[in-house]
Amino acid sequence: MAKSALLKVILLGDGGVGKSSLMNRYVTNKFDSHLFHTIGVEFLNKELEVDGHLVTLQIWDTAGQERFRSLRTPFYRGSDCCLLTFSVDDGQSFSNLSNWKKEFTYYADVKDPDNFPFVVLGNKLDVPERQWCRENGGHPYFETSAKDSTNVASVFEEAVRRVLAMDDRVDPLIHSNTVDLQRKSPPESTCC
Ligand SMILES: Nc1nc2c(ncn2[C@@H]2O[C@H](COP(=O)(O)OP(=O)(O)OP(=O)(O)O)[C@@H](O)[C@H]2O)c(=O)[nH]1
Ligand SMILES: [Mg+2]
Repeated sequence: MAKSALLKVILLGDGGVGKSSLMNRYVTNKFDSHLFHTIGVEFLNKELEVDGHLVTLQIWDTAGQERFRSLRTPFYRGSDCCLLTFSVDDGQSFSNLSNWKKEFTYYADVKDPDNFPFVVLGNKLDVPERQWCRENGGHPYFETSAKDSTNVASVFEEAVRRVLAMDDRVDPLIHSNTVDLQRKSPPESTCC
């Protein structure tokens, strides 16, 4: 069998987005729900075959916390691919991706960032309610696509359901300015 190529892949992203968990899941198929923050860098190897190519993947897991910046950046050089990681329940971790890309490009000395193989990874897809919704009154949450119509009707139906639920709780007289969903004729136009 042909000798497998060694590819260095590096995981970058904010502290806590799940870089170590992703590496551990992929290499050892284990998950720890109380993992400690990484200090510096660690790596694990995994052999795999992709489209007939035998590859030894050397996965480098880095510390995402800002205070460990000087410990991780010396290891960027020589990476063949960079996995920019965020967590879907943490909007800031997504906003920070451009900083991570900049940091990597600088310290890995990437000459042509537009043609470097970056892969973006949104982790914690299992989290049922996204953090902001949870912290701001438990609002229902939908992911939509206006282009392919995914969940679009569901959102508007849920909006109506929420209004109806309010009307059930509150005296209807207080709501004299709201639209009556039962009314047959449209409200009179007040346009000039
Ligand atoms: N629900 C859920 N929790 C996750 C997932 N991935 C990681 N976690 C949890 O999130 C926490 C942080 O995960 P880590 O893998 O340590 O995050 P990290 O990116 O390596 O963080 P640093 O080492 O500080 O850079 C841990 O308690 C994990 O158990 C996931 O996909 N879903
Ligand atoms: Mg880690």
